[in-house]
Amino acid sequence: MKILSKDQIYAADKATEQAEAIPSFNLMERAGGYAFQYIHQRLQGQPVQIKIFCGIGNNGGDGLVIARNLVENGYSVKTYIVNYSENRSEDFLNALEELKKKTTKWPEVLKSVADFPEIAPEDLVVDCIFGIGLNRPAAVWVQQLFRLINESSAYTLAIDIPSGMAIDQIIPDSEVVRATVVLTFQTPKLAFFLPQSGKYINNWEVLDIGLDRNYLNSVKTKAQLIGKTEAQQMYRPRQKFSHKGTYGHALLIAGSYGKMGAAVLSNKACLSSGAGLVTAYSTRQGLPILQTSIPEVMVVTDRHTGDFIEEIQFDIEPDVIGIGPGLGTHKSTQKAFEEFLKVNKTPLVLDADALNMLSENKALLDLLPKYSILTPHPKELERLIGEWKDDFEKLEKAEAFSAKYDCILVCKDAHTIVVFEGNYYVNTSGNPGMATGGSGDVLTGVLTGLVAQGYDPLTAAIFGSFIHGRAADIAINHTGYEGLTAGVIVEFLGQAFLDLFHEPEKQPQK
Ligand SMILES: NC(=O)C1=CN([C@@H]2O[C@H](COP(=O)(O)OP(=O)(O)OC[C@H]3O[C@@H](n4cnc5c(N)ncnc54)[C@H](O)[C@@H]3O)[C@@H](O)[C@H]2O)[C@H](O)CC1
Ligand SMILES: [K+]
Repeated sequence: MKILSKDQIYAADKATEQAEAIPSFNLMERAGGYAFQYIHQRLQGQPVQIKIFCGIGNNGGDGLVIARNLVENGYSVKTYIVNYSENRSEDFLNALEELKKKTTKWPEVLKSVADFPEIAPEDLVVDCIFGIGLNRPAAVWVQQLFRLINESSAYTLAIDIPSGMAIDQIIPDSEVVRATVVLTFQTPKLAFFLPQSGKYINNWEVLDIGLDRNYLNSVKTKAQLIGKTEAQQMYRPRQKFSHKGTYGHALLIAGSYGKMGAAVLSNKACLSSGAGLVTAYSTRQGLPILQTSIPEVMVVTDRHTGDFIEEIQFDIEPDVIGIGPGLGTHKSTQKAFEEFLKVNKTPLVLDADALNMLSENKALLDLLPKYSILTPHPKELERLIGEWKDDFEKLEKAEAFSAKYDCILVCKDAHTIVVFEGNYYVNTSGNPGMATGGSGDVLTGVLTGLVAQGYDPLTAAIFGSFIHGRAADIAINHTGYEGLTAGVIVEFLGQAFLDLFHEPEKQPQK
C-alpha cells in the first residue's frame, strides 16, 4: 500500500476535485460522512456522550460534518471549536454553516484552559483539532487540551492523524493526543510507523474516501507499507522439477565461544526459509554443537582451534554468504573479516558483529559487494550512520548511507523499514514478543536463505522481514508474547509461508 506524503495528499484532493468536477467541500462532506458512518456502525444509537473537538482548518471542518451527521441521527453531541487561530479555512466555514442549519446547540468556542469542559472516562472523544496541516508546536493551552483528553482515559477517535502529531516531522517535547483508534483518510501516514510518533497510536484504520484512482495508481511514493498482499506478490513458488541445487547454497559465518546459539539459530532459519543447501562456517569448537543440533547443515571450520574465528577460508562456492551472528569482535576475527572482504565476490547479508566491525573500520564498507544487505538494530544503525535528531532524520541518513555504499539497509524496529534507492518499505508484521535474544539471528538466516533461492536482494530483504514477523505473529497464538523465543520463530517460518495464501487479507494493524 502506498504511503503518500503531505504534498501528495493535497495533490490527490485537487486531482479528485478536477476529475469529478466537484468543489472541495464535497470531499470534506464525503470524508466526514464516512467517518460518521464508521462511528454510527459501532455505536448503533447507544446513548454515549460524544465530545467533538474541532480546530479551525479542514480537520476541524471534518469534525463539524461528523457532528452534523451525528445530530441528525439523534446522538448526544457536544461540539467545541478550539480557537487556536482566527484564520478559519473556507470549508470549515461551510461546514459550520451547514451544522448551524441543523441544530440550535452551536459549538462552544474554547480560547483558553478556563473554557475546557470536563471529559468523563465514558465519553467518546473525537479529535479533529489538527490534521495533516500541523507544521509547528501547538500553543501551550492547546497542548493542555491534548493532555486533558489523554488523562481522561476516554475512548479517543482521532480523525486522519492524532492532533499534535505532524505527518513529516517530529515536533520535539510536544504533547500529542493518544488515540485509541486513528481513522485515517485514504492512505496510512509514515509517522504512524516510526517509534517517536507511532507510540501515540494504539490502532489505526484506513477510510477510503474515494480519492481519484488515476492519481493514486500513478503517483510514485517514497514509502510503501508491506502487508500480506505485497508479500504474496513477491513469493516465488517452488517448481515441480526442481532439486536442491535449484534453491541455492548458503554459507553462514557465525558463532564464537559462548555464542554458538546464534550460529545454530541463523543456520536453522536459513534452512527453514527454503535454501537448497546450507553450510555453517564456525570455530572448531562449534563443530559438535552444530552437527548435533542441525544434522541437515554441513559444517566447515576454521583450521585454528581458538574461541573465535581467526581465518575465513573455505573451498565451496556458495551463492550467498550471511555473516555476523555471534562472531564477536575479537582482533583476530576483525582481521579475518577484513581479509575475507578483500577477496569476497559473493553476495552478502551482514548482521550483528559484522556490522560492528564495519562501524569500527568504515573503510571496510567500500569492500562490500553491490547490493549487500545490512540488518542493523537501532544501536547498530547509529554506529553505522551516526546519531540522528529524530526518526525522520534517521531515515534520511539511512537513505544517504544506502546510496553511498549501494547497499540495502534493513532498519530493524517495531516496524522494520527497508531502505534502498530512496525508497522506504515499511513492514507491518511482527510483535513485541520478538524483542528477545536471537530473533535478529533468525532474520539473518531467513534473508540469506531467500537470496540463496534466487530472490533478488531487495525482495529478499522486504519479503524476508515480512515472513520473519509473520512467523512470530502466528507463533504468539501458541506462546504469548513473553513465551516467544527465537527458536520458536524458526519453527513457525513454514506456517508463515503457508499463511501467505490461506487467510483472507486483514488490514495490517499496529
Ligand atoms: N484527502 C484528504 O485526506 C482530505 C482531508 N481533509 C482533511 O483536511 C485536513 C487537513 O486540513 P488543513 O486545513 O490543511 O490543516 P489542519 O486542519 O490540520 O490545520 C489547520 C491549519 O492550522 C495551521 N497550523 C498548523 N500548525 C499550527 C499550529 N501549531 N498552531 C496554529 N496553527 C497551525 C495551518 O495553517 C493549517 O492549515 C486533513 O487532515 C483531513 O482531516 C479534507 O477534509 C478532505 C480531504
Ligand atoms: K485529528
